Amino acid sequence: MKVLVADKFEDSGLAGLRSLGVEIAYEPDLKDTTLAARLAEEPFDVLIVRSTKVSAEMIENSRLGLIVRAGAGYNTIDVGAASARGVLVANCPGKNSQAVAELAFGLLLACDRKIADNVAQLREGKWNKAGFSKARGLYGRTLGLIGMGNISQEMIQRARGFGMNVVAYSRWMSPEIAAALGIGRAANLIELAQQSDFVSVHVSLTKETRGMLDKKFFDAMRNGAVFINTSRGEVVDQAAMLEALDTKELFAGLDVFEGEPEGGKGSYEGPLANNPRIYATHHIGASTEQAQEAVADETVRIVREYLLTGMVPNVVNVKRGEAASHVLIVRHADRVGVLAHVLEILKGEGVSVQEMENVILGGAQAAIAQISVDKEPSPAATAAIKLNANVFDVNVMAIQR
Ligand SMILES: NC(=O)C1=CN([C@@H]2O[C@H](COP(=O)(O)OP(=O)(O)OC[C@H]3O[C@@H](n4cnc5c(N)ncnc54)[C@H](O)[C@@H]3O)[C@@H](O)[C@H]2O)C=CC1
Ligand SMILES: O=C(O)C(=O)COP(=O)(O)O
Repeated sequence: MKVLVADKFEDSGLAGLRSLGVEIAYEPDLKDTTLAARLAEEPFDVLIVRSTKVSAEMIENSRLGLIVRAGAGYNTIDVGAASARGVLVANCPGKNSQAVAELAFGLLLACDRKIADNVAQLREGKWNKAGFSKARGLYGRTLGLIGMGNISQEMIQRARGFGMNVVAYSRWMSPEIAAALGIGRAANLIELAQQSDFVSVHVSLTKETRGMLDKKFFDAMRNGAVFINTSRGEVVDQAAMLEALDTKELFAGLDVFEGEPEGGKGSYEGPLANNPRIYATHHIGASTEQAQEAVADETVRIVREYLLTGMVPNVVNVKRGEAASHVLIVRHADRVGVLAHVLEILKGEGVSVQEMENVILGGAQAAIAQISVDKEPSPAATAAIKLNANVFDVNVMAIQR
C-alpha cells in the first residue's frame, strides 16, 4: 500500500505508519498543481492531509481509495467528488478539540485584557496602565457557544473554571441535554447574540453554515461584546463583522480567515490583519504537541484498519442505508456461489444492493446474509432465490424509519 502524506505530520505518526509496513512518501510542501501532478503520476492508495486542499480534479486523476483528514474539519476536501469516485474520506474527530478550546480561551482573555497591545506598547518603551485598565472581566459573564460538538463541550468545562454562565445555540441540543450539561439554550442565533457577553463559534463549514453569522446576527450582539472564531472564516459574513467592530465596539479574536494561505508559510494581507479591534492568530488552534500526537495516532489507526480489514473508522462520506427501502435476510449453507446466485437474481430484477453483510455462524456450516436494497424484490424473485439448494430461507422486510 502506498501512502502520500501531503502536509506537516508528527514524527510519531510517520513512525507509526512505517511500522505498518506501508510505503510512505512524506512530501509536506505539496499543494495545488504539485499535489495534483504527484497524485496523477504515482498510484497512491491513501492520501493524508491537514488543511491542504484536495480538489475533484486531484481525486479523479488518482488511484486513491482513502483520504484521511488529519484533523477535524474536512471542508477543504471535495467530499462529493470523492464519493462519486468511490473514495472514502475519514477525519479524526475530537482529537484536537482541547487544543482549540485552549486557544479560544486565550483569544477571549486576550481580547478582554488587550494583552497583545499591552505587549506591543511595552516593547516600544511605553507604560500605559491607565489606557489598559478598562477590562470587563470574565467572572459572572455569559459565554455564548454556537454549535455543540467536541470543541464547544470542551469550552463549557473551561468556562466553568472561570465562573462564567454558558448559553448555546445548537440544532440538536434538547432542553434536557442543555440541563444535563448545566447550560442555557438559545432558540436561535439572534437570541444567543442578545444574551452573550462573549460569543465563540464552533460549527463545521457546510453550505448551511457558510455566511451564517450575518448582519442580523452582529446587529443583535451586545455593545462591547467579544466575538471569537476558531472554526472557519467562511462561517462569518466578513463585511458585517467588520462593520460591527466599529458600530458595536466589538473586539474579535480570530484564528481562521476566508482565503487564508494553505500550509505553514505565506503572505496574508486581508482586511482583518491590521484592524486594531482584531486579535488574530495563524490558524494554530490544533497546533499543540498533544493535539498533533493524538491526531497522528488516530490517523495511524485509520490507515491500520484500512490496511488490515478494509474497514475505515470515522468515515464521513458513507450514507448508511439512506436509499434502502427493504432488507433481505438470506439464511444459507456456507457454500461458494450462494451469494452470487442471490445477486444475479436481484440484478435481473433491477434491484440495487445498498449494503450487504454476510456472517458465518459457529461451526462454519451456515451463514446469514443481510442485504439492503432500494426496492422490494417481487415474490417471483424471492421464490427463485429459494430454489438454490443451499438457501434455507429468505425473508424480505420493509425498513421502518
Ligand atoms: N482552528 C483550528 O485549528 C481548528 C478548527 N476546527 C474547526 O472547528 C469546527 C468544529 O470542530 P469540532 O467541534 O471538533 O467539530 P464537531 O463535528 O464535533 O462539531 C461541529 C458542530 O457543528 C454543528 N453544526 C453543523 N452545522 C450546523 C448548523 N447549520 N447549525 C448549528 N450547528 C451546526 C454540528 O451539529 C456539530 O455539533 C471544525 O469543523 C473545524 O472547522 C477544528 C479543529 C481545529
Ligand atoms: O482540524 C481542523 O479542522 C483544523 O482546522 C486544524 O487545521 P490544521 O490541521 O492545523 O491545518
